[in-house]
Amino acid sequence: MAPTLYYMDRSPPCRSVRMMAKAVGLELNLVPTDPLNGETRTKEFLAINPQHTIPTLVDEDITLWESRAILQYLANQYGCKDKKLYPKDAVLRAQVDRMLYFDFGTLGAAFLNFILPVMLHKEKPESENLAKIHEALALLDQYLEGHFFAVGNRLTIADYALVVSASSCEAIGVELLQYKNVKRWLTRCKEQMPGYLELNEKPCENISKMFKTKMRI
Ligand SMILES: N[C@@H](CCC(=O)N[C@@H](CS)C(=O)NCC(=O)O)C(=O)O
Repeated sequence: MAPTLYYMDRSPPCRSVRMMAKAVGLELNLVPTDPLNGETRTKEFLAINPQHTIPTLVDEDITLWESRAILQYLANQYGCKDKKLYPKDAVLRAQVDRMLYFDFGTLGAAFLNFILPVMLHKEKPESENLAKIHEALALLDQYLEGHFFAVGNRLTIADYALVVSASSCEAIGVELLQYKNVKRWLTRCKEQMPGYLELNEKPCENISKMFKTKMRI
């Protein structure tokens, strides 16, 4: 039976999981779940995930949340055709893990800290939160120097995590031109990630519209 994914199109971590599922050829039973309508706080959803977050994946023996853990699981469980997505070699795997943690704690976190007050509480964005996004993008730009992808010259799950954060930053108007390596890497991800247009680019267009509406731009 296809695993169930509770998700929302616009959510960056949901987008990385859906693209990864596509990359490993995994069909998902998709259940749209909108946190803005309280759908992650219902009694039924809390029984599945007490942390009330999407993406949440329910597969045969496991209920899993935290998108990067889901990416690791999908690569380990279903990525048999492309073992390089999450390399088994200890050194390469450590580098992939480092980039996943960089996304979790730095780039992805900077994006969420910037956007959530605007989306949820209609607050004006804080300039120091924007500065954190730029700090993170400058680091990513440095890390990508001399590489095609986040780790070496092949797509890994680290790219799936990072790409939704970087493209979301761009969607809300963060200028990426100064980050030449990031720009080039985004183009490569777009070309090589199956379903990028439908699963990442279109939702980013919606984020962009929503952000402009909230900001009255
Ligand atoms: N670190 C988590 C973040 C998940 C997350 O915060 N998801 C948001 C949507 S983007 C959510 O579900 N918010 C609803 C809530 O916290 O109630 C991940 O990567 O999966």
